[in-house]
Order: sequence, then structure tokens, then C-alpha cells
Amino acid sequence: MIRFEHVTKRYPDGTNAVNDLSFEAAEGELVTLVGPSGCGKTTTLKMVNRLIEPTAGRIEVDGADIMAADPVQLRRHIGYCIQNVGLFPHKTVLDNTATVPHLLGWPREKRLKRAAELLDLVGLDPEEHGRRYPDRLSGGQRQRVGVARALAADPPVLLMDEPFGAVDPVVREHLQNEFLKLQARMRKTVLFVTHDIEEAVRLGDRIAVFGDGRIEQFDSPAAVLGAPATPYVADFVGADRGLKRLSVTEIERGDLEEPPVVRLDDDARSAAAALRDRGARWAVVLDEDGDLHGWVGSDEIAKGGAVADYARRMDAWLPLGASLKRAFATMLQYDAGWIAVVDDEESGHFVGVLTPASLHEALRRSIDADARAVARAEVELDSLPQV
Ligand SMILES: Nc1ncnc2c1ncn2[C@@H]1O[C@H](COP(=O)(O)OP(=O)(O)OP(=O)(O)O)[C@@H](O)[C@H]1O
Repeated sequence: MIRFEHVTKRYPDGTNAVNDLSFEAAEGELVTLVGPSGCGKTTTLKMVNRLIEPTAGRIEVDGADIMAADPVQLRRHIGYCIQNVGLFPHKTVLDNTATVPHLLGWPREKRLKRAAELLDLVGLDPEEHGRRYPDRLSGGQRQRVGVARALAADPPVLLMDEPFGAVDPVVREHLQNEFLKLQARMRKTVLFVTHDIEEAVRLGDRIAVFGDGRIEQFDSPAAVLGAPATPYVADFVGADRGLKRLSVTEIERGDLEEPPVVRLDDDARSAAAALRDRGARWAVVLDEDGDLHGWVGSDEIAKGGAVADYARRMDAWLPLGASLKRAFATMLQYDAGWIAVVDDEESGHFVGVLTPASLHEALRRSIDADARAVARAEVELDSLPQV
């Protein structure tokens, strides 16, 4: 748990970076701090591990006043992950990941084992990547190492400052999804700084929208998008918040349609007859394991042989949990009327297809769910006793 009570930071030059800030991130909660450049997000974050000392107020981590702790000890027990990562160039990826366990005096074998586990957890092969030096990694891989390093000593609290800010949008969405999966398992208390409202909405259990050293709204993503508290928040969230919803709504199993399906080794003539009976002009082709292979047109396979003789590979597909925005962009990019969906990127097991109609349905579902959530929040606020 992280609690700010009336915290102010005034820099020596007189800049008031943070003004009388009070908010709390509950245990296991991911709170995103979002706002334009210079509004005090990084200052807020760095006060938690005392890289910056507050001028006034009190900050607690797991119930203890941070000012009572030794700053060096404090930092070793709080994970910290920043943009561009700051990996040591002369150390291997494994040694970089094991930095904090090393500082904590863990024996070499134990810390390298832990580092390897962590690399695996963030999707890097310890055998393949562990012995490399950071300059031999892509930007996205370096960010993963940054996350692994922050988690190495299993800290209960994690501070992340634009950790995915320096990678391209596709890798970024990928890293965000992976981090969400990781967080679902770890349930760390996380403060996550970003200037990107879409990232804030996608990742945060709650969002603190910052404006000029203050919090303008501290609420669920649904409430921030659906009921901005002030004109400033409405402006920051943007007039296109309906579109932003596309990036925070995930494809779910229930959104998908079930198209005709044939197998690679099916007899082509009988497959064609079955498709004709259903009035279908195409079918999804699966391999013997039920994994997505491609598609065929019903006219082509009428000539006989096996479906495998005609099947075409799929250009594009999506995993469950990908955003509707990605689905929409993929449809446009490939000029496709439908997109095949698999249960996850690695296994490739086919689960259904997304069409423009089902995409629209999914968007409706998200809007309705948010409207209900916002209505509930308002009722709860209304029913608070008046004092
Ligand atoms: N060391 C410093 N001395 C004086 N002013 C500072 C210092 N560090 C930050 N500031 C000022 O404090 C304010 C808040 O800065 P901060 O870095 O916390 O904002 P931010 O929201 O994280 O911005 P960004 O997204 O650009 O990193 C800004 O006006 C900034 O110029």
C-alpha cells in the first residue's frame, strides 16, 4: 500500500511541482498517474523511494513512514523501472537483472537462478538472451529486462516511470498486455507514470489524472472516460474518448462468430458440399491440432483432392485479449472483412472470427458495462452520509 497525505514538493528554485497531494494505492492495486508534461508525475513517483525528498506531508509504504527508513534500504525494497531502462552496458543481461539481489548480498548461484526465472517470466529466454550484453537487444527486449530487474528481489511495491515510452506502438501494446498478465499473477502495488491516456486507461485499476501538481480526478478508467470530473479532465481525455474505448476494450470469446471450419486433411469435394449446404463462400482451415492454418474459398475446393491442396495461409490473426483498436487497424491494413482469433499468440489454437458486426457488438458491450459502472459509482457517492 502507498499513501500520500498532504504531500508538497517545492524545488529550491521556487517551482511548486506537487501541491498538497493526497491519494492512496491499495495493496495489489495498479494506479496510473497520467497528465501532460511538467504536471508533477515523476516528482510524485520519485518521492516514494526518496530520490526526491518531499517538502511537506507524509508518504507511507505498507504503513511505514518513508522518512523513517534509510533511503538506500528503502530503494532496495521498492522496484523501480524507468524509460530507456538504464541497464549497465558492461554487464550481461543476467547480471543486470540480478542487480538488486546482488546489492542485497544474495549468493551468486541464488541470484542468477532468480534472474533466469525473471527473464523467463517477462518472455525472454535466459539461455539465449541472458549472456548477451544490453546493446545486443532490441528496445522492447531492453524494456523487458528493465521490468525483470525491477521485480528481481520480489518487492511488494513497484514504481514505473514511462517504462514502455521508448518503443513503437505495436511492441508497446504487446508489452502492456504482457505486463497486465504478469500483474494479474503478482498483484504488486504499482504506481505507473505515463503521459498517454490510452495506456493509463488500459493498465490502471484506478487513474490519477494530474494537472499542475494536483490530482484533478482519481477514479476507475470507466469513470474517467465516461464521467470526467472537470473540464480539464474532459479536455485531457479528449473528445474522441469513444474511440479511446477501442483501445481499452479487449476481444472476448463471446464477441466472436463461428464460421464454417474445415481441416487440412478433409476431402475437398465433401467439404465443398458441406459449405454449399450452409451457404458459406469460405471456411477457416485448421491443422490436425485444431490450430489456425488459413482459409479456402468454397468454389475452389469443389475440384477434388484434399483441402490442403487449396488452403491459403492467413495473413493476419489476433489473440483473445487484443484490443478492438488493434483488430480494427488489422482489418483496415489487410482490407479484410473478418479476422481469425486464436486463444493466445503462441499456441495459435483457433477460437472464432471477428467481423465488423461483432466488433460493433463488442464496443456496445463495453459502453453498456461502463455506463452501469459509472451509474453505480454515482449511487455510491450519493449515498455517502452527509457530514
Ligand atoms: N530539479 C528540479 N528543479 C526545479 N524544478 C524542477 C526539477 N525537477 C522538475 N522540476 C519542475 O517540476 C515540475 C514537475 O516536473 P515533473 O518532472 O515531476 O513532471 P512530469 O509530469 O513528470 O513531466 P514529464 O512527463 O515531462 O516527465 C515541472 O515544472 C518541472 O520543470
